Amino acid sequence: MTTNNPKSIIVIFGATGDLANRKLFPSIYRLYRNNKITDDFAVVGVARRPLTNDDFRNNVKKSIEAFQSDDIDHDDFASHFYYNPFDATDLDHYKRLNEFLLQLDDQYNTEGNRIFYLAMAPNFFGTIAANLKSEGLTQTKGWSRLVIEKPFGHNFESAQELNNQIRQAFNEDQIYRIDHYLGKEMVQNIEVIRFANAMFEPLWNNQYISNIQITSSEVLGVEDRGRYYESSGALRDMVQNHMLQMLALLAMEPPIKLTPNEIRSEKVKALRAIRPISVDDVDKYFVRGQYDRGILNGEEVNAYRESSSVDSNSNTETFVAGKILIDNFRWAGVPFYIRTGKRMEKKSTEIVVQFKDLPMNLYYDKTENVHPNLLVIHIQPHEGISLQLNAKKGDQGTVSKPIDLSFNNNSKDKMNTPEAYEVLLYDCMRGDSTNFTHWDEVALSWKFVDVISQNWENKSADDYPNYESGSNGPKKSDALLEQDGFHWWTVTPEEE
Ligand SMILES: NC(=O)C1=CN([C@@H]2O[C@H](COP(=O)(O)OP(=O)(O)OC[C@H]3O[C@@H](n4cnc5c(N)ncnc54)[C@H](OP(=O)(O)O)[C@@H]3O)[C@@H](O)[C@H]2O)C=CC1
Ligand SMILES: O=C1O[C@H](COP(=O)(O)O)[C@@H](O)[C@H](O)[C@H]1O
Repeated sequence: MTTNNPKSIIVIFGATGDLANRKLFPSIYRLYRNNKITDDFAVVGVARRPLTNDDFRNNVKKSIEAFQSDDIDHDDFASHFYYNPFDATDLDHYKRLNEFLLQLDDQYNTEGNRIFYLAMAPNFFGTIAANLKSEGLTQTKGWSRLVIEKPFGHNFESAQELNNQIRQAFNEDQIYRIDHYLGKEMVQNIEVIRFANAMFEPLWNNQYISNIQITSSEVLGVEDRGRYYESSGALRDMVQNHMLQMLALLAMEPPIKLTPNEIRSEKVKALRAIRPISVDDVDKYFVRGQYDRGILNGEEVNAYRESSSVDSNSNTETFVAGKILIDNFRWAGVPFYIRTGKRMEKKSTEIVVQFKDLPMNLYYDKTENVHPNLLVIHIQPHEGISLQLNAKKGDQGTVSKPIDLSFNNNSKDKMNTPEAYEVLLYDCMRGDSTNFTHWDEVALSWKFVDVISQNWENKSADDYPNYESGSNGPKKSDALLEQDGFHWWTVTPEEE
């Protein structure tokens, strides 16, 4: 059951870290400023550094000011924040924290409701969950929920081990596994576009769609995250979670109701229908890449292997492209192509649905290309939808030209599109787990991805680095589609 005026204490483990400062504090602030949370909330930050409440509140204010330009005095908001010096491995600290939370419950009328947000290194997730239970922090008179950041494991086996640990302390319906793509406005719109439009749903199948392309490209390189990225690579960092989640939303059947369980169950069915590939066949379906030096915004930039904490012979992929087949009635024969990479030409996440050509096209001569109908869902930075249709070309009545019908979601007021973390935190406070990943989804995604990593980890990538910074990835990625008679679409919406 969800409620619109949630009351709770949010305990942030790792409150002095990057995620808390860059994403969580500004998101909580926006919920407050937009009256989604009012006065019945408190935030308790915990980490090892010896800060006072005042130090912590100053950090919170700085973080808001860095990411939010308004002239409001932030003292009232910051007064809801408290800091506890805390070592996640010390049981006495949990006891002390529990007593403090009980005091705050009375002070803020939070009715014993608690969110434990684990914004710490993943190796702490299991320990913290177990300690929260053993020290009584989960036995409150209200509800308690655990928010877990990615990565959720390193492969299926470790994810399962972590899940078992967490499940000893929390039930599945108390666990909120974050995939921040599920908080993005246009990712949430995929379902609405599909299931609220009579003109799309009847065509959404292998009779009318020839292929679907999901691209998430970044301009940024690995920056200072080399240590983490070396053990992850683009496959674990982006494909196992964000890319497969978008694919599941595009491929799933309509849920019978808009409840978390019904939606998740349809996503799980779609993921289960993905055709497994064998370790030996990986090269037929997936290509990997690693960025080289290049020119970005007029400046020369380093290769991945030159980044700090990265091995100078690193085998880690910074780019992945793949072809995924879904073996069910709706999708048999329709390839879903996915592509994600760092240091690419532009920052863009978009989904292109390419419709099949008509059996006969009257309106082109032999020198013109056929222009298929395309539905493009622009996830970011542009948010919107565009539809490529064919229309009459000037005075040449026998030739058609592509025209574009576009809807820009963020053209009027960019600032009003809520940040993914803001949306997800609010959902969690209201007990709505629709846009969090269920264990079954995580498990299926890992099983699919593990086969690919087994192949890649067992042989070195002799062609690395194989794409220039600022390019669209390695040539092999184009070849993957060319062998099926397709090519990657790059559809940049009109400037807003
Ligand atoms: N940063 C990002 O943009 C993203 C991060 N994530 C995930 O979020 C999590 C946090 O990432 P990030 O904020 O970047 O990490 P940071 O390294 O910046 O922060 C880690 C935090 O953990 C605290 N900490 C470390 N050891 C202990 C301990 N023994 N007891 C208590 N606190 C401890 C640190 O504070 P102190 O040293 O004071 O103890 C610090 O506050 C990770 O799981 C990451 O994968 C996911 C997506 C994006
Ligand atoms: O989860 C992650 O996502 C970001 C990309 O997120 P976006 O919202 O900017 O598209 C990626 O840079 C990072 O490596 C990965 O961990």
